Amino acid sequence: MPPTRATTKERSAVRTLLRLWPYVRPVRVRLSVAACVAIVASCTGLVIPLVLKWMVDGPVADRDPGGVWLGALYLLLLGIAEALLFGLRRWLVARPLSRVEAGMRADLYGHLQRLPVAFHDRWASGQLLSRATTDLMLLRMFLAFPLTFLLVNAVTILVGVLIMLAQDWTLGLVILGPTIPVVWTCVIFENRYADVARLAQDQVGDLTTVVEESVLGIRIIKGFGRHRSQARAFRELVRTLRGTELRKARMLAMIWGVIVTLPEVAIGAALFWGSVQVAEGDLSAGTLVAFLSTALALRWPVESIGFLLAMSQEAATATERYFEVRDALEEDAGSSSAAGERGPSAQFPAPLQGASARRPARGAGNCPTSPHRPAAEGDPRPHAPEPAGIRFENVRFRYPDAAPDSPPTLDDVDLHIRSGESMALVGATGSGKTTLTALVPRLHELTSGRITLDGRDITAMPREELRSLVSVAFEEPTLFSASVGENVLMGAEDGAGGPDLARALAVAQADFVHALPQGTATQVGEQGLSLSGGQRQRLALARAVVGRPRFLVLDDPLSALDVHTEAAVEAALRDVLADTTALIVAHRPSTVLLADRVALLSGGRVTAVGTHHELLRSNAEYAHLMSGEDHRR
Ligand SMILES: Nc1ncnc2c1ncn2[C@@H]1O[C@H](COP(=O)(O)OP(=O)(O)OP(=O)(O)O)[C@@H](O)[C@H]1O
Repeated sequence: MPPTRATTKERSAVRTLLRLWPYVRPVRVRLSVAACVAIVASCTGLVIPLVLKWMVDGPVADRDPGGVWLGALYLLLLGIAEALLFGLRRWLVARPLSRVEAGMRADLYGHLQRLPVAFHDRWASGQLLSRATTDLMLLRMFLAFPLTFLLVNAVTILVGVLIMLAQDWTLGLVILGPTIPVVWTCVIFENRYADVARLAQDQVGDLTTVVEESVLGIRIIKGFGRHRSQARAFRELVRTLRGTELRKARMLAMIWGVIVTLPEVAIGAALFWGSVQVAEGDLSAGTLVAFLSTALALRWPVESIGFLLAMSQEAATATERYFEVRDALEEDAGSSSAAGERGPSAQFPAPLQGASARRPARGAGNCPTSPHRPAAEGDPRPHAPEPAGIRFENVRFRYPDAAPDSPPTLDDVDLHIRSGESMALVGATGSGKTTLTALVPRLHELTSGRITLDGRDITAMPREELRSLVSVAFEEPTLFSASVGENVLMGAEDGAGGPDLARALAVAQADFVHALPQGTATQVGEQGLSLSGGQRQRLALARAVVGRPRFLVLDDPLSALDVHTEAAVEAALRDVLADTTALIVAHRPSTVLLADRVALLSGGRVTAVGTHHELLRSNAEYAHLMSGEDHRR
């Protein structure tokens, strides 16, 4: 869910829509030309009543058939010109506007990739999906129609009114009578419609989330026979959305009623008054025909204002929703000073800001023991060299959306994994193991403390470099709609090929790949759901090791394997672990035995470090956990 449902009360639709300017700027010339073409086309339509006046007062009154045919030809040519000009306008805007939409969509996607994990933890995927699809479509439609036609219609109405006043100013004043109530209705409508439009678009986002969750969780829904209750919940959301859409329709009907009825009444009054004048000989029949034809030609420009305003409001809401995501701050590319200024907590509204908001900027320059900082002149203290390997120093972490008074998930964690060493991380469920591993590749930002890799503070490294040094495999393996080979090679530098893939698959004991219909070229389907849990886990492990990472972080990577496969993977993994520094979350003694030492995480702190056998002997909690019994504090 988005952090808050923005109220549209105070926002100005125009100011919001102006944010589209950077995207519209490159196509402004085409849009302007298209608008000019539409104005000419629309005004061409207003010439038709003048030709009618000429025909009625001239050839028709004089009973001149040649003149009538000539008038008809003029009318035909004007009609064709109007149609061709409107066609030209469509042609002019179609291509550039689809480019604007595609550009905005690509920028949104790129931005989503760069936003921190904390952002994605907080936002429902359906809300993001609806912004990338429905909202952008609304924006393209706004740029194609309301943006141009509000201008075109305004010019057409102005020119038409001037023509009518020139024909007969008293009749013109009769037609202008409803202007004030119509404008007043439009202003009221604008304000009310904005709120309902926002509500409807947010509800579409909620609906998208439910559909997405139901599709992804279809096995659970079926397995637990929950399809009826899911369908009921979905119907409820659909009913709510339908209610909101009906409110929109009622508002549109109201404004449409006012905008159509009042001008029609005015035209009727003008017809009556004009007929009286013609009967009394004060007005020519041709002038009355021209006047009424002009008034009728203005019906569409006036009537369409209602839905053009509605579309503009929806576009303003879509722009607001689009920029809510675009305004969320991205992960900084590297240095900690930037992290200090733009830490993830800064992007969320106040209730979400935790201790990280107060975290001072850290970095190589701020770190007293950093090897990258030359010793201050005159500082007599010798600087101890930073230890190699992975080092956690006074690490404290609280999730940005955790209650402010809740204890931090990790507190005062001090741990050193020596270079080339493998450290198993053991702890009860919920003790913070996954959280600790996610801090190494900076999927979350520390609240305080620091982590160094071979002596370098991770916040001082460019993220790209950090993530090329650290490979991760999570307990819940995620695969993408791509081939097996592409999924695995995602973990390697560009240019890695067949031999790397074969080696990684061998380490992960993923021989099953060769039995797939197209071997490593087999598409794994959405989320890899066509594979078993253990198969997916092995591919995720292969992806983690394929790039021969300097640091390896594995979150219980063998949990879904049978004992024989697990033993085979462990045997192959030992060779990989010999060349890397690894942190491995483990629940079972067999996985723990892969590691040189074990750290016990308890209540968010590292409470013991030693070999498996040492801890078994000396630490009751560890012995408890390894005995297979659930340890509860
Ligand atoms: N995104 C999040 N926002 C807020 N709290 C979270 C988030 N993710 C995890 N937590 C909380 O942090 C604590 C530690 O979770 P974590 O997943 O690190 O535990 P774990 O030791 O890996 O557990 P397990 O062994 O079950 O995988 C839990 O209390 C959990 O509820």
